[in-house]
This record gives sequence, structure tokens and C-alpha cells, in this order.
Amino acid sequence: MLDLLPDLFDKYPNQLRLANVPFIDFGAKTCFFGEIVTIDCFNDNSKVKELLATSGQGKVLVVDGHASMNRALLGDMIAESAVKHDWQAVIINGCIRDAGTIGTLDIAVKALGTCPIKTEKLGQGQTNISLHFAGLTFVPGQYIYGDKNGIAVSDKLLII
Ligand SMILES: O=C([O-])CC(=O)C(=O)O
Repeated sequence: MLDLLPDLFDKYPNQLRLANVPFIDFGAKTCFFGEIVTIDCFNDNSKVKELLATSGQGKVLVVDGHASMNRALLGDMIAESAVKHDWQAVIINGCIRDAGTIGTLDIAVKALGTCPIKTEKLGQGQTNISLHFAGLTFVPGQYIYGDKNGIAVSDKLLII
């Protein structure tokens, strides 16, 4: 499937909330949905690496990197680990690196941009908390949908 959000909004106009930031699509996959898993971190992707090395079947990792443009919270190795562990997508309020390689991987990746510099992994960051960015609240266990048309969240799983 290439387009999901238009049909979803036609069918469930009152159950979806739309992000107000134009994220860039970096993965080879662009259309996805799944249960929200969250990380809050700033210029340290220790928790991103840790979580994406565990099973992500049916899940989407949402990372609030506080819009930092100074470090990359995802690179090709961690993204390959995410593919291997069946994650549906990674959404980052921040940057990625290795954009060329990530563009070949079978996973959806949305971020604000790129930065070639990796983080210092000091083990910092919080998991499984509600995040607020792009005009949305991302609550762990709720659902997220994305494609080239945008990102939306809902309290419950919506079926097309
Ligand atoms: O290790 C990192 O922080 C990011 C990276 O380069 C990779 O995932 O390959």
C-alpha cells in the first residue's frame, strides 16, 4: 500500500489527529502503522539503539530528540537492526545519518533532516513516556499511521 492516510481520514475523520510538521521520508518504505513506543532523548541515542535491538513486531518507535540538528539519533547500523527486529517505522523529532543507505532499507523512517555526526552514547534518555511534538501527544500503546501524506495518531487501532 502506498497511501493510507487519505482513506483513513475519509473513514475516521473524528478519531485521528494529524501532525503539523512536514517530516522527511528516508526509508525505502513510506506507508506504515503500528503501536506507539516512545523515547525521549537529547543528543544521545543509547536507548534508540537498545530498543531497536528488541522485537518491534507491529510497533513504531517515536523519538523526541527535541529537534536537535547537531547529532544523528539513527544511522544505518541501528536502522538495519530495526529491520531485523521487525519494527514498522521510526519517527524522529531530530536527525538521522547514513541517509543514502537508510534509503535502501525496508523500513519507514521519518525525521526532520540529516546530520553526519553521531551521538556520544552515555545511556541517557527515557522510554515509555508520553511525548509532545508536531502538535501531537504520542502516548505509548496508542496507534500511529504514516505515509507520504503525513503522520496521524489515534487512541485505538483503526481498520481500513
Ligand atoms: O551508532 C550511531 O549512533 C548511529 C550510527 O552511525 C549507526 O546506526 O550506524
